[in-house]
Amino acid sequence: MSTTTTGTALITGATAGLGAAYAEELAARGHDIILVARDEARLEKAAAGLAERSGRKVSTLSADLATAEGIASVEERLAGDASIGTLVNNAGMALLGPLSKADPDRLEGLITLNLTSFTRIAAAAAKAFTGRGAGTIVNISSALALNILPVGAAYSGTKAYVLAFTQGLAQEFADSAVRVQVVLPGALETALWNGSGIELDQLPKEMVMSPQDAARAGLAGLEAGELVTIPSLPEYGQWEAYDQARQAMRPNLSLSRPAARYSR
Ligand SMILES: NC(=O)C1=CN([C@@H]2O[C@H](COP(=O)(O)OP(=O)(O)OC[C@H]3O[C@@H](n4cnc5c(N)ncnc54)[C@H](OP(=O)(O)O)[C@@H]3O)[C@@H](O)[C@H]2O)C=CC1
Ligand SMILES: N[C@@H](C=O)C(=O)O
Repeated sequence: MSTTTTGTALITGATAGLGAAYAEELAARGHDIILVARDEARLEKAAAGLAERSGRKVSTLSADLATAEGIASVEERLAGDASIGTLVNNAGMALLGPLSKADPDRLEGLITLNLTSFTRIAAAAAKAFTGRGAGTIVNISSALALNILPVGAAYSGTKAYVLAFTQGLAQEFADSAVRVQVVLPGALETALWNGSGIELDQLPKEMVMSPQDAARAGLAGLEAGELVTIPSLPEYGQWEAYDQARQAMRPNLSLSRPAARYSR
């Protein structure tokens, strides 16, 4: 059974790290590929190599997703290219360290790429796939959406947004042929850590997964029908218990009277 709908897969942040691993895996599964990143030379080199290895049609879209123009170019491609049936909404950055010491402009850049760009591209895919009657949206969150650290408040916030956003999107598309998935990788061996505030070599090697393994796990979770895929988590029941506890609170999260503990 195909892991995703047939057609072309558009992957953001696709010339290195997790995005490049997804491109390799999806091409190997028979998808044509659109690689999105900023550096045109690296895009062309990545596309030529992937096309050679996979025999698939691989095209490129140079776009800085931290800019309105870059985001718009991906929105337009999703709207205009009916061959696109899969989006891997992957591009993101990390900024780790105390908020009190954070550079406000870098914080804004984190929000723009991890939230604004992510959301607009997901919305463009949602609209396009609804119009086409099918599609698959894979949103990349992080284990740090759940593992909240004192040095990752803003980053974890952006990734917790991606998790909740996708859980909401799944409800919107519950009775449709548009499938959504959110993937929460743990630490990956990629360049994202460079200048993030924590260097990769500060982490125990047993904590760090290859982006290739993470992409393969993500697609296996998609094929298994998981809405939430956590590549490292040995027992999926732990996630299920956590989310069931979350859902058990729902009837009592909005009542006309404050809880007794808050009433004088
Ligand atoms: N690395 C990790 O430990 C983990 C990462 N994640 C998440 O996985 C996703 C991918 O991370 P990872 O692979 O590590 O990241 P990388 O930094 O390794 O990804 C780099 C890729 O993204 C592209 N890119 C970077 N900035 C932009 C931009 N502004 N516009 C367009 N493309 C851009 C780069 O190309 P170019 O420079 O040419 O633009 C390149 O293709 C992110 O959302 C991240 O939060 C989740 C958990 C763990
Ligand atoms: N991107 C990594 C940390 O910065 C992660 O999500 O674990």
